[in-house]
Amino acid sequence: MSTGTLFDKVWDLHTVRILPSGQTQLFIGLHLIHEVTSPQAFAMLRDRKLKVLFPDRTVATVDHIVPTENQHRPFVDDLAEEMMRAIETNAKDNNIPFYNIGSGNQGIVHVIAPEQGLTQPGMTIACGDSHTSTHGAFGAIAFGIGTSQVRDVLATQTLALSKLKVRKIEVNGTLPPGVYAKDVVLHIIRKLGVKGGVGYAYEYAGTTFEAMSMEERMTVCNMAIEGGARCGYINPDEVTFEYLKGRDFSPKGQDWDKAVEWWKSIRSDANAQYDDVVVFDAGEIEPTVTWGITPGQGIGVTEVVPTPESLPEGDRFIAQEAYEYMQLKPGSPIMGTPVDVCFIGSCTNGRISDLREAAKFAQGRQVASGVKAFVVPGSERVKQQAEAEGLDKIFTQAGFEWREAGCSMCLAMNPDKLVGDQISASSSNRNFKGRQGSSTGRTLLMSPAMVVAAAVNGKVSDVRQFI
Ligand SMILES: CC(C)[C@H](C(=O)O)[C@@H](O)C(=O)O
Ligand code: SF4
Repeated sequence: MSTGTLFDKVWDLHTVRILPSGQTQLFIGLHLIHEVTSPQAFAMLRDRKLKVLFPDRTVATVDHIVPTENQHRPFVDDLAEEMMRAIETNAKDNNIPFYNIGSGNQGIVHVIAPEQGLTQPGMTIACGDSHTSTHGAFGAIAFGIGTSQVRDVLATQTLALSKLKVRKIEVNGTLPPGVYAKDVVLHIIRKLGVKGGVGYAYEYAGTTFEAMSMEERMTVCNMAIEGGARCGYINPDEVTFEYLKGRDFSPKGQDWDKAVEWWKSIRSDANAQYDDVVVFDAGEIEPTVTWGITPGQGIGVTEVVPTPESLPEGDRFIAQEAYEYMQLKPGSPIMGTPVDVCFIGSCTNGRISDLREAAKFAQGRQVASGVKAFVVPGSERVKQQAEAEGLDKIFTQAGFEWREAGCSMCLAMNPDKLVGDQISASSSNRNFKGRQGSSTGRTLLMSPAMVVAAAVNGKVSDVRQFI
């Protein structure tokens, strides 16, 4: 009887050889590329007169620099235009499928690959982007890589890597109303720390994840990296197969049945050995908001900003830095903190189910005066689907702006930026200093439903008041 984890099985199946260094040369089934981390990699290939080895295992899109309002070419921002031209040329010259703006398939790389069925269980997936962990929601081993590794994958379709340990994170029970996948992952990072996962792959297991949709699972795996784990995954099940069935790149006919059989075989065995196991109870999770400058600095919305004394000693230094930067007082409630900007979008929470849930709370309500609120769909498909359902109307009637697909104010490499020390309620995944386009801008991470509550009240609020 086999006794492995999904991680071990997929790793072993993709091992080309063990290198003299002790590292594994790992075959990469799917390589996703975007405009920010690929230009130098292609330049290095050109310098060495190398070709892309498997263009059909490579998929390109643009997301980070894409303007969400005026998309006329050339872009107003010269650097954005330059990056755009580079990926257009590199994709064309190397016969790489490229989902450009207006193709109907463009969007954030971690949104478009799953929605097209490119992401499948048992695959190894790499992308020059830390949130590649998202794809682990399907039971793939997916991780972010640096630009020199992008070069390696383009040239060889392999990577030299050290094997990770596996920590099983079990969450059991039903999520209380108003508590979402985002709250679960913020809670996990709060408890295990932003560095807790270094050296580990996180396997998310238990009845809470089993009950989640694929999109909710993606939200959780997306933020594995924020907890320090290079990849996070969930064993594929009927929910996974149901999601994949009929997608553009999903296997068809007999191939489908064979694939499902194989996907089932790579799941972690009941008696698999883990390097560590932690268990949480879903019932103890509240709608969560970050108050600081790392995604681990989160609290329940009814809690107060922690005092230094209430924190483990190792967390106090960064807490001091956070109080100052965020202009928040230890011991004061997070609820009621006024917000200037409300952003719904990103590869964490810019999918159709996120927009549906946000629209439920926006319907019939109004964004508070003085608050700028906007919704950026994660992909052109998400945008189109949302419009077919009339969600755009709900948002605009409530006073939100409705934009084109892209990363937008998640990291503000496009024109959507905070100004000065504005504070935003954001459905994205990082609250680092200066993350949203202003070196003094402040970010409070939360679920899309909580962003709507903040937008309507003009301050951090408990979405459960609207239920
Ligand atoms: C630009 C890219 C390299 C970066 C990442 O790796 O994650 C970005 O997507 C981010 O979210 O900070
Ligand atoms: S949406 Fe944000 S986190 Fe996701 S890839 Fe884009 S910039 Fe990175």
